[in-house]
Amino acid sequence: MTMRRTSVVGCRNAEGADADASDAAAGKECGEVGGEAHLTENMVCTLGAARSRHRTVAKDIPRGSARSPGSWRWQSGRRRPTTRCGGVIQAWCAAHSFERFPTPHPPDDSCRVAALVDEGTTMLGGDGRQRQLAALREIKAIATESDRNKRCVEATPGAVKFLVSVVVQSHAAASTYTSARSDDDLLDSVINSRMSTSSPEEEALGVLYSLKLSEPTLRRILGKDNGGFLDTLASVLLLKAMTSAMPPERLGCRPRRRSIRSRTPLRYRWRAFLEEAGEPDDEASAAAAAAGEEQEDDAVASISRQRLARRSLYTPTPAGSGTHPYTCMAAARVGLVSVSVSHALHASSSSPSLRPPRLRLPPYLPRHHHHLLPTFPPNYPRPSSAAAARLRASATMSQAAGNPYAAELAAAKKAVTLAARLCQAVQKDILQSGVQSKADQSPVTVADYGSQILVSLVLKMEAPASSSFSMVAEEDSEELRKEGAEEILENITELVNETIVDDGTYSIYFSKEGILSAIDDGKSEGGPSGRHWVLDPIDGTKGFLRGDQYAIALALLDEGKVVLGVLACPNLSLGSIGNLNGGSSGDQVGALFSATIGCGAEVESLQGSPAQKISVCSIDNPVEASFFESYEGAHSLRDLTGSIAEVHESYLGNLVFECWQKLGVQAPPVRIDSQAKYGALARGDGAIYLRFPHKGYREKIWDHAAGSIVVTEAGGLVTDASGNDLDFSKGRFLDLDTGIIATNKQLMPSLLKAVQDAIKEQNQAASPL
Ligand SMILES: Nc1ncnc2c1ncn2[C@@H]1O[C@H](COP(=O)(O)O)[C@@H](O)[C@H]1OP(=O)(O)O
Ligand SMILES: [Mg+2]
Repeated sequence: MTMRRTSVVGCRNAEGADADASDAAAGKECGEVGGEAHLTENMVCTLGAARSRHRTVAKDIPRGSARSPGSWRWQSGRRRPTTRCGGVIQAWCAAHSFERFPTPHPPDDSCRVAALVDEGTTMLGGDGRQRQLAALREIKAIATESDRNKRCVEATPGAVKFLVSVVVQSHAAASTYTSARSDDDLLDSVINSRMSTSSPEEEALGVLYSLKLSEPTLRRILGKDNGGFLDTLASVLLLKAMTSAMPPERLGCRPRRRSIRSRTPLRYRWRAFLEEAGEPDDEASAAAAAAGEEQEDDAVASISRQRLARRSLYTPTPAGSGTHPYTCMAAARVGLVSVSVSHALHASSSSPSLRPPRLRLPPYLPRHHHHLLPTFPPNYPRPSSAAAARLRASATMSQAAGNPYAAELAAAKKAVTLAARLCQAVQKDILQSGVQSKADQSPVTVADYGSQILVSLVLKMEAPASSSFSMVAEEDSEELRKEGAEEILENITELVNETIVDDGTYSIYFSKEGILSAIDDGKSEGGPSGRHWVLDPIDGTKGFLRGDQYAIALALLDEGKVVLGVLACPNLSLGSIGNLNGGSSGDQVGALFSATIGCGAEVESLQGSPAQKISVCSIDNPVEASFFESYEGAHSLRDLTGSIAEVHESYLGNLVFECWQKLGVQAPPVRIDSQAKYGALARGDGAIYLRFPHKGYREKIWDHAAGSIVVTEAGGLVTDASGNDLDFSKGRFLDLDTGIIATNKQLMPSLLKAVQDAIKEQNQAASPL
């Protein structure tokens, strides 16, 4: 049954004829006759029936639009008579002592909005706050019902001004409030203000946002910038701009956040809050560091208090000088953090002299900032997830198998796996954006630093702290601390935090300072005593840029000896690459090699398949052997490697004029980037690795530590060109002036001889006599 038929049943006109109950007819009838509530007797009789029927009838109205066809419509989840027809009915009901239909206040009634504005304006403080909140909510409900209602609210005298004033007054109230509260209460109130269901200022902002204010109104508010209007407007505009940039499903819902209140100490919550506001609390961090562990909370609390007093988080900040609290609220709500009032103001200004709007959306869309948790360092919380449990289980298994470095091995695997995830994401971006063809290598830099930070984080979290943490790594923070590196630092911070959140093992949020200090964890010089981690965060950056092979290479030195090594090779096939020049054979890619001294070497997939023991090939005839070398010609002397490996023949006509054989390798060299070569050699994909850098190049320990132990534990040998073991105890560099060779035990004697012969010949050819 349709609404039209209901009206036919329920309403008869004065002449007793069926009224046309179509929208127009119903309106006409009510307008002409019922406007004054003069209803005929027929109508009186039928209205009672109509009233008792309206519930049954209404359920047939299709849901969807606010105004359904006919003289009924949807409102607040119920079907109601339209205003005109409903007004007639209600008037009649009132005149004849019938119970009125349950209709709400007409939403588009400007008088009602004005009344609510009046009510809200007079209600301030104490119980009044609740009533103001109720008034604001009602205005919001009215405004959100239709565009017409929005215009009606905007047009109601004093309504926009009232909404803005709620926000502005809350600033002033909060300033007084901050000076009267204890630090802990204060922080709780600041932090939780965004987590509570709502506050008048939030409701007011919500209404202002939903109104989609017209330009004249916006200009009016901008023109009256006396004590916070401008900032308020900036926030609203920002919110609008941000919401328009966000997918619809993210709008209107609060970000899911873990409660940081109960579990984390004051200093963490404070820092996390400031981090979200884009204001790293360096001052508090420095004070905390100086105060030592016990007094850290007190030191931070006192600095926090000073900051609050000096420049309250609730006091509007001058344009461009910082982040407005409502900006933070808005940003937190829609999922962004790094936006400032100045940008919003520029966005709101039509003056050509001002900078153009710059609403910066991070390249790696952040999800991390919902987790306002302790910054790094200190005192890392222990992982609690399933991933951590797996890590412990793997460490326990290795320990049971007699591996004295089981815990370190498990930590190292986890570290390079996480770093590999970050690198893979960046490499994908690089390849998609085509950045590898440009001189700008900043994406590689982001991945390099990011990888190093994640490795250092995981090692500090997971590896047993026998003594102080020491890491010899390729990167330090010097470049990032220079002017002009802000953007790259920001990208690194976002990328690292995002990777941590995606992984889910750690509840840690890195500040920019935390990022810099984590990078500097790798500044150790290594040496012959103690334990040192040795890391190349991306080995083979050229391959990484090309989309080819690269590795995250991590080793542990104990008293100058490599005792453990892991190599994550995200692009290396899990099958053999023997004759494929490093290309994938179509198998799954992503190999994780690992080795601990005395325990052999293993390979597993980076996705986490069970590890399998590996061993170098058992070829003892060089003719059957193949050899690996650098993909990059500049990294190794190809004429030398060629002369070591090959049969050399010269012809005079059909006669062999000259013939000598060093190794007699027949297969062409397999050229791939990075320490993936060591991994491939260790699992028997090839028999020999030759590396002869140009004169003057100094090999670094992180380029060989992990790879060499993987090969030696797989039964191979790695030496310099004279047959000496590599010495990793001399600091950051390997003390070598010739090349590095690696092969199995059977081939090593003939390889060494071939190498020495080739070098001798080369030297003879180079000498003038
Ligand atoms: N001129 C060079 N000669 C030898 N090795 C180099 C040279 N320049 C950089 N490397 C390093 O050699 C390694 C890559 O070796 P391969 O040629 O076997 O792929 C990398 O560690 C790379 O540094 P980086 O790690 O910064 O890429
Ligand atoms: Mg390297």
